[in-house]
Amino acid sequence: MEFPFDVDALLGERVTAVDQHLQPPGRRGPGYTAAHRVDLQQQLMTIIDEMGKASAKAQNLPAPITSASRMQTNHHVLYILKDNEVKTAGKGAIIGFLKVGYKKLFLLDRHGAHNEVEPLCVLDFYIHESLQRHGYGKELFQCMLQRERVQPHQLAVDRPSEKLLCFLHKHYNLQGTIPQVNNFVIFEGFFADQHAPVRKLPPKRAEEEIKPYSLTDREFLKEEVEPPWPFNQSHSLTRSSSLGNSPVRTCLKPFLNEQELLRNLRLCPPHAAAHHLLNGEPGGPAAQRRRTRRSAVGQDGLVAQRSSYSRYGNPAPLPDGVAGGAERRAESSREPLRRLQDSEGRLDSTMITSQDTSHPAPLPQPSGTVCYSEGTSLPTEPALTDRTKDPGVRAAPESKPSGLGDPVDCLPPRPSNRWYDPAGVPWGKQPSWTVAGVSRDAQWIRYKQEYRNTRPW
Ligand SMILES: CC(=O)SCCNC(=O)CCNC(=O)[C@H](O)C(C)(C)COP(=O)(O)OP(=O)(O)OC[C@H]1O[C@@H](n2cnc3c(N)ncnc32)[C@H](O)[C@@H]1OP(=O)(O)O
Repeated sequence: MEFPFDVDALLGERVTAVDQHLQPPGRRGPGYTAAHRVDLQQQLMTIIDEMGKASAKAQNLPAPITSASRMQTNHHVLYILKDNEVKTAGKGAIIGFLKVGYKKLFLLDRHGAHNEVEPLCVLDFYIHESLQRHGYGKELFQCMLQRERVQPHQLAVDRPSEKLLCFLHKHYNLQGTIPQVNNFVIFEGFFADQHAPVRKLPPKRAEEEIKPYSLTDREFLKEEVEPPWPFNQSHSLTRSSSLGNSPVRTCLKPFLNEQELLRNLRLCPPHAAAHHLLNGEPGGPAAQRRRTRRSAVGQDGLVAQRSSYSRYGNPAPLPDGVAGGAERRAESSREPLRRLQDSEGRLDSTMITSQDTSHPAPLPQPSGTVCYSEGTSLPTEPALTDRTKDPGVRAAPESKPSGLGDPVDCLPPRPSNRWYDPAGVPWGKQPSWTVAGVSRDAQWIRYKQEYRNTRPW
């Protein structure tokens, strides 16, 4: 692997060991200044980053597990093998690298006993594709063993590739592995000769699950399971990935604060079930029950407020920035009321029943929805406009959007033979509703509408 700077001068020795300080050990002339040192360190970081990427690519990893920044934050040692024989335009080249580091692990011995150990681990190993199977891997590995003063069977290997297993078998006769429940592989003889003190824990019970704290460098690469809504709205959450594996090594960002969660709630798209309502599609009884129940617990809260319970069926327009805002505005202006009804004209509402005597009694439906008695016609857009022509009725602004939490949104439908003021209140009457057997006024409904769906916990 070649670089636009003098790798040969930068690294000095054939095999260079680099730790978290990222100090290049290369030649330093008489005029060596702090600026030079920064330049050289930058070059070393470039080498580490590029090699890390190449290694990840060779192992089909989604992201590099070796980088300059990861080196700086871990007590690992990187052995870099350079090619100082074939000089590319006098600058040298990098052949490969081997990264090792001590890690505290719980490992099982042959008898199934837990052992708390801190062995040297092989974490990442890469030889450039064009130079593999030329003995460079062996040269580098051998150098590491000498400098670290360890025997091959004392090592733990972090998720070895097939190539590495073949390599270890061929050169060091490492074959018989001791099965582990984490991602590290150890070989026969590992427990026979340990430098680090081995602390034995009682053997595990058969039914007990083992949760070792084996900090593998590769844990952070695991795919994460999508969390349930609304926690999937933030990318700042990271979790430990799977049972039986070690904790995630990446830093855990703080949990969503309330403000952030509320913001996400407001911006989140409606649940798929709400599209039935938005599109006026018919749904079976089960689907309707699901819809209404979800609305009640708040999952589709915003949509429910905008559509299912809107008397005018004219939801507040969403801002353009909000996904689907423009489309939903267009749709809502075309069919403002269909979203209240299924194909048979039934209302999709189990939340609120009217006590206002002017409202017809709802007919119980097997589906759990509420059906209003025959003759009750849902107001249509022209009808609303006609009402405003009555001199006794104050004119309602036609395009007035019913805002979120507006009590008008949750009023039941009105019979067409009554006139209402723009707020939807019959003249001279203060409506009330029975919710869960208790009589509630518009103020209470408004409060509930405003606060119910934004706090799902
Ligand atoms: C913890 C970890 O780092 S796991 C990731 C290990 N890294 C990789 O898999 C990246 C891709 N592979 C490589 O970079 C290299 O092949 C290494 C580092 C595994 C070995 O380096 P090399 O320079 O090829 O090793 P070296 O030449 O000294 O030894 C060759 C032996 O390695 C093994 N080996 C190397 N390449 C392969 C391969 N493509 N398929 C199977 N075995 C291979 C064989 O045992 C081979 O002996 P052989 O040629 O007689 O079959």
